[in-house]
Amino acid sequence: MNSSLSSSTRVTKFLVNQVYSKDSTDSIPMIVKEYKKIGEGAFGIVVQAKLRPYTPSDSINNNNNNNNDDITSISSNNLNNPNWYGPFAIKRVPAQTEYKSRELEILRTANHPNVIQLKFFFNYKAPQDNKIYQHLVMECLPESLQLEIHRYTSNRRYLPQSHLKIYSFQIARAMLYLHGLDICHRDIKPSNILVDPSTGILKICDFGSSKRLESDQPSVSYICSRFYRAPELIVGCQYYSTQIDIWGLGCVVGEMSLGRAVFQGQDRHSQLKEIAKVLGPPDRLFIFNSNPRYDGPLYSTPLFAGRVSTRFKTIFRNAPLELIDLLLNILRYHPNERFVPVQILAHKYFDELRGPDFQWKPRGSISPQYPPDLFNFSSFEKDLIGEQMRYVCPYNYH
Ligand SMILES: Nc1ncnc2c1ncn2[C@@H]1O[C@H](COP(=O)(O)OP(=O)(O)OP(=O)(O)O)[C@@H](O)[C@H]1O
Repeated sequence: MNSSLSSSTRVTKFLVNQVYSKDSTDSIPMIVKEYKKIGEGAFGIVVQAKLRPYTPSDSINNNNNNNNDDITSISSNNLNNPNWYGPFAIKRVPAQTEYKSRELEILRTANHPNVIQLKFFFNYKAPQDNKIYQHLVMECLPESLQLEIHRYTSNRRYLPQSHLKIYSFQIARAMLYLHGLDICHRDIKPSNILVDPSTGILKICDFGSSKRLESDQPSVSYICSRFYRAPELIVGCQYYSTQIDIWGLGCVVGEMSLGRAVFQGQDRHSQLKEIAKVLGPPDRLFIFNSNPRYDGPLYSTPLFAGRVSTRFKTIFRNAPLELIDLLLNILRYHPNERFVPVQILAHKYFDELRGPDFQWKPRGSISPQYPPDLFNFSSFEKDLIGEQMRYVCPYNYH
């Protein structure tokens, strides 16, 4: 396998003897054809690829790079079909020898329209360094939300409210589902949210930091990317809840409105200061509940005059009042005061989505179209939503 694949470089094709599909314990041999690098993270790379079952007529050299290979775009669920499946995104990370991969375990469990879907997985020894890499073969989306926000800001524009609503609703829906399973993503940020700007579909990816949280069990506080870290993590809380993801969600929604990250601290402590510039000083009970041993700066002197709601209106100057209200209920120091996913979904900011015949215009399109189905809740989600269903769903869904 070639680790230096880049957007325009060669196709790499190799045989993997044991490829597992998401739900199966049986494996089959498959040929993997990687042809474009689409992402890179701290631990590995993500490449676009196609797969097909190995057939006895195949003769393949494991290191065979074939530039002129004709890739047919066939998507099929039939594993006996000798045509290519895909395109997929394959995330390649060094295989964990001492622990089970949490990312794999969580991706195998998850099944939700707003969570990236795992299709196959396998381990493979890279010929160039003889190390074993875990490969997670996932559905592929065209863009990250980070890039989508950048496309607007680089043209001195802001994401239209209809886009913000469609995307924010789907993030909250993913949170409802994951938190319902006690899965905390722990790295919510725009580059870990994938979108298809032509359909409005959004999916959360990168479960490399995720964990199923158990109450009474400590977890490390040094997770989550700085701009999106909940205040309790900044002060060193180890008994946090899935509400740290809700802080991240608030930061992402705020960033879609603002066109840049809301809290841009240069280091851990200045991150708390940036938050205090918007929310006011953190109160002592919050610090004590989060980490009684915290001995860093408290920023107890107000850094602005006036009410927090006025401050939000000044900062999020493009936001309608309903969005300001939603952000005021999400970006709160105390995790228990932050809205939970069902409250976000039921908020009046999303009423337009529930209206009859709501349509939006994707970027670059002149004709309005319907958004993806936002309300096709599973029975698991319906149970989680409970009584709030009448606020979350449009009339005709009852
Ligand atoms: N299924 C996918 N479809 C399309 N692009 C993807 C997919 N999965 C990941 N990517 C792209 O690859 C990038 C890196 O993926 P991912 O975040 O999972 O890797 P990572 O090594 O955990 O990264 P990080 O160090 O930033 O957390 C993403 O930001 C995204 O742009």
